Amino acid sequence: MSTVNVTPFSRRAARRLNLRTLILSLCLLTVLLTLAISLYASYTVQRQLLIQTTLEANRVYASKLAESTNLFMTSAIDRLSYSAHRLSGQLHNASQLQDAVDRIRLDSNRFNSTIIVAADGEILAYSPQKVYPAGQHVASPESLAALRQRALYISEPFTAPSGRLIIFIAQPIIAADGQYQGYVAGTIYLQEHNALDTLLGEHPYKDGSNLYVVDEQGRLIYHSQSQRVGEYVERNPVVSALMQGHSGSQQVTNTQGTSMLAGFATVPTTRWGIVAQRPMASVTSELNHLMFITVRNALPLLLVALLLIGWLTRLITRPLHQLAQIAHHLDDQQALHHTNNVRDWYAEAGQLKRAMQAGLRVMQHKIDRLSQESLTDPLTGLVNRRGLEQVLAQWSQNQQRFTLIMLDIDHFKRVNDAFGHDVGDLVLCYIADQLRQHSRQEDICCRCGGEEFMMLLPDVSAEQALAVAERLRLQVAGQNSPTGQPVTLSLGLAQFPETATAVIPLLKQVDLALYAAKHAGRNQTMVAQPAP
Ligand SMILES: Nc1nc2c(ncn2[C@@H]2O[C@H](COP(=O)(O)OP(=O)(O)OP(=O)(O)O)[C@@H](O)[C@H]2O)c(=O)[nH]1
Repeated sequence: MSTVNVTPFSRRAARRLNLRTLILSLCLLTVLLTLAISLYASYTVQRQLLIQTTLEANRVYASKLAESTNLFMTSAIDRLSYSAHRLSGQLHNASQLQDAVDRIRLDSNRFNSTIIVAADGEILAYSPQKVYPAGQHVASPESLAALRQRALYISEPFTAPSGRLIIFIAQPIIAADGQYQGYVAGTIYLQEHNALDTLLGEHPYKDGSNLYVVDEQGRLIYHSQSQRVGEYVERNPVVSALMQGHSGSQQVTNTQGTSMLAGFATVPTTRWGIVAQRPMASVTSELNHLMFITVRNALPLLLVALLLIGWLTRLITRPLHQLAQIAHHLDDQQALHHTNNVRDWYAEAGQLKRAMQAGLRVMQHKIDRLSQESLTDPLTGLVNRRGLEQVLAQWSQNQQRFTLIMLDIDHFKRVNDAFGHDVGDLVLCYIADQLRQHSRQEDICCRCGGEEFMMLLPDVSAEQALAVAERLRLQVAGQNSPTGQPVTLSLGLAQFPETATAVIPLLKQVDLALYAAKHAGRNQTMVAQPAP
């Protein structure tokens, strides 16, 4: 006999992940990976786009400011030129000169101060008004250079005697006869509020973006952080490009070590360079914020998607899970019935279900047959002793009323001896047929062993049962058996629960009744006495 060791397999199976967990994990992994890849791709593209856009915006902005600055410088030069023309031949009238410098300074608001200097360097007028000792002469190298040049002169930034860092623009005053009479000049105080502030100070960004202007030498002449004015930044790659006369945009690490997205352009009149720039970090932080918002907005949808995946996974795995549960308990009598509750809504589940049902039916059929065989007497086809015991146990447990008839062929040994064992077998089969003919559908006919038989008649009175027994006895006694002669039967009859309330005493009492029938001469029926 073979046994099936189920336990180790079950333990191994229990240790494995189930299909639902696997599919869920797979879907979760797929969703998260897809999200991560999309976010990464989107981040990379957006970053590049943002960098390009910022570079281009700064380039355009720097060009615009260079144009504006150029215009400003051109008009400042023109204004000085116009004044120089008006002052030609008028340098003797001190109050008129004072009026002129005041007007140039206040009208245009381009200069922080204005000055008229004679050809020998004497200061003739100064605005804002200041009393100079008579005969005071200019002494700075830039002023002397302007006198020497006798033409338009734009200084580099320099520290004036007043201690201020200034730029100085001078136009020559030429008399009608062509004689050089001096110059009229305007100055811009680079480290104080000046016209460049008004022109350049309104940078549109509030995110660390800034703006600066360098001269030809790479020196800051304007910076949104005014304390840096005067600093040399020629090492900055953008400034180097400007000093070579280039315009454009590029990502650059400035002299402070900060990564910047810079646009730059030159001012033609002065050859100054203007740089508009935005820190790379502000672009990244803006992008990070954008990504955060994207993820935050995607989260509810992601949650809905995951719930949907969970629901679908449950729907897909449910039939397989149910079939697996049934497969765990194939020995359950209801296993086949349980498979009917499996909702095989897709093809593979349906195939599995039908395959399992077919297997279960074959198995059930085999079990039924084996069970039937184990409870059946092979010679007569009647229920055997084991089957009888099961029925008796069941009926007594259910308190089923019944009559038990025990019968035995008289002198059967003689039949065997006289006609042989085979004929004896035929006689046994013949008696079995007689039992069948005298029983109802609900009666149980049994061969207990040898030539001994029993009949169980449910729900019959003692009189009815006795009538059945007697009819049987008389029928058998009145016709030829396979031996060619009649055989006779001795019968005992007992009732449950009247004769005995338990199976063993009941069998004992009916056996005693049969023995009494034999003892009384055979071919008769005896009713058992109630158990003591
Ligand atoms: N042919 C055949 N004989 C069987 C079978 N089982 C038992 N027997 C025979 O049945 C006979 C029973 O004999 P006994 O127990 O002495 O009883 P009996 O001869 O019927 O006598 P009483 O019962 O006292 O009337 C024996 O000869 C057994 O060999 C069987 O399956 N086939």
